[in-house]
Amino acid sequence: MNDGQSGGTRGEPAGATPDEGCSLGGDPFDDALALVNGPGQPRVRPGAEAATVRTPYAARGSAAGEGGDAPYTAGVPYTAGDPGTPATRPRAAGDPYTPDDPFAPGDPFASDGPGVHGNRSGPTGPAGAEDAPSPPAPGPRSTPAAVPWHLARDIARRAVTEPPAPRTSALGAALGRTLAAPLTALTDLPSFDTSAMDGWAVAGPGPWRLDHPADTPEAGPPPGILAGHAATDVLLDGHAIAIATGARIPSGATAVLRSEHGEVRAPSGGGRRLYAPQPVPPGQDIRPRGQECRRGDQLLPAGALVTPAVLGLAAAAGYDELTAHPRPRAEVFVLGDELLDDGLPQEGLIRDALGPMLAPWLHALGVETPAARHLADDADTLYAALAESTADVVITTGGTASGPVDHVHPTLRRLGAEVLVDGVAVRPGHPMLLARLAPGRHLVGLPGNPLAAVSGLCTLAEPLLCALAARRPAPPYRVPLVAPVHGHPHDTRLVPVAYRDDERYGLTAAPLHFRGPAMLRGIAAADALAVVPPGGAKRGNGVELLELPWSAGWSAGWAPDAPTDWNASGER
Ligand SMILES: Nc1nc2c(c(=O)[nH]1)N[C@H]1C(S)=C(S)[C@@H](COP(=O)(O)OP(=O)(O)OC[C@H]3O[C@@H](n4cnc5c(N)ncnc54)[C@H](O)[C@@H]3O)O[C@H]1N2
Ligand code: MOO
Repeated sequence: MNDGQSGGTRGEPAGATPDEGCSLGGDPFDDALALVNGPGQPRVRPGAEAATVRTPYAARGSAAGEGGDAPYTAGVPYTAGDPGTPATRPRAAGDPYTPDDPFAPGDPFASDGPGVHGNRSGPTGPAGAEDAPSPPAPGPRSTPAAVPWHLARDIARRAVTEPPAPRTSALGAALGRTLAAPLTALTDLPSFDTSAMDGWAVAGPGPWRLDHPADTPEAGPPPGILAGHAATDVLLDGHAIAIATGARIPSGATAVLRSEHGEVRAPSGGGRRLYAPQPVPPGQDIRPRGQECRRGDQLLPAGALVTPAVLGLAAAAGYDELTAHPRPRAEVFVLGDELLDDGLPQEGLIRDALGPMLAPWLHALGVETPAARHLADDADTLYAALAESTADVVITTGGTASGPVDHVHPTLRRLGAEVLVDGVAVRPGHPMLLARLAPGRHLVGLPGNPLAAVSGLCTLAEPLLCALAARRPAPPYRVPLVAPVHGHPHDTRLVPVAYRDDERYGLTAAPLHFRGPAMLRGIAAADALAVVPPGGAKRGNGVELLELPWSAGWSAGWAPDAPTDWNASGER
């Protein structure tokens, strides 16, 4: 593997590589932002005065710029017009591709032959492990043209021509999957006229003579009609009967009078009478049968994500099972002999940050995956692992560059894989790649630098897995930045941001520090990744956001070994 010391800033002009995160000139954001970014330890650049480390806003100027992006000056409004930037895809300046045009030049899925980034002439499946060709040597190779970021996502999404066939499962097992057919009501909802309140079902105008349900004793407080009870006798005009919320309305009833609005009196002539302070309009507090839906109505279209609310609706509408697309199955291979699974980094060895991160990240995306496997930096080991895997998607980390032990490209050639994306015009993460190992089986190669790996996960793996799950892509949305972000001259930049609720501007995104390719500190505090177009974004510009799968509190709901009995787990 390469030594990774450079932090992936090759090819950027001086002064445009600010994102290693340690802003030496002072915190460029306000105090709220400092909270999400962490106060940190005052850092002193060699030769700098300690007193210059934290610069008050008023005194900030070029000092903060040393850390990279221009400072956010508290109290200075940004252009309120910019946040309204229409929610359209930003296009790279000079981007020759129209992502929506399936026959755009360079599109590896175009019908008229190989695209500039693809290799359609190669065989489509891996050779068997037995007749494995010998490993080509890793090392420097010619650099292919990087695919524009939005096009790379489109290619990944469209690499899946058909999601795996749907399966029928018990309701709960469908959580996080995608409906394969519309959810159609199996019953009217409600399926009978229902009382919306505790009180009395009344027939006609009051006052009313109070009845007892046929099956209750005369003595004691009348329980009335309870939820779940069978139909009772017809309620005659001028009569009322106690009723509970959710109980079936007796035929003849015209309304429900809430318990707090009625008064029961026992006149001397015997019996009990119910009085209302004002007239009760017909239909009051009755939920009529079919109010929400009629049997056969479409409640949700095919392709809807099965959320907890969908499970509830399906159960209410009479379903015991759902037919949904299976969760994609992924396998993660972490490459690198320098990686430790535990303990402190030592003697040039570092902790594996990607194994612990990727499996739960994939779970949050609704993907089934076992714990990541750490493979030695050895071409044959990688070849065997890829040839034997049956996962829909194999994700490798590291080994994408052209260092002496970067085996991913040579192994893909040896497997006869079809490379669909070989490098993306995005920072960090530009050496990421996507290949088709066999029909319906893909490989996403994530670069080894940890934030570059996150970038590859969000750029290539997420759209691919989303398409495999037959899930519709989330519509892009934009939020204004509270501070400017330098752009790369040609490439898109993905920048960790935290949401802020700005009193004046509503929801805004605050760029976080510590966003260098080898750093996870920024993304660990982030709600989303901002998609900063080539050339950068100014304060107040609306930028497209890629939300992290847990930032809305939603995880697609699959976790291996989740304890089902908390008492037994001994952790509570
Ligand atoms: N000559 C060139 N060298 C490099 C280029 C380039 O364009 N030309 N690009 C750089 C960029 S950008 C990146 S990103 C990396 C990608 O390299 P690899 O995918 O081959 O990854 P490695 O060399 O294996 O590792 C890079 C770096 O990341 C550390 N690493 C790897 N795996 C993990 C892990 N699981 N947990 C924590 N850290 C990990 C590794 O130790 C290295 O420091 O290539 C550049 N080089
Ligand atoms: O910077 Mo590399 O971008 O770490 O892909």
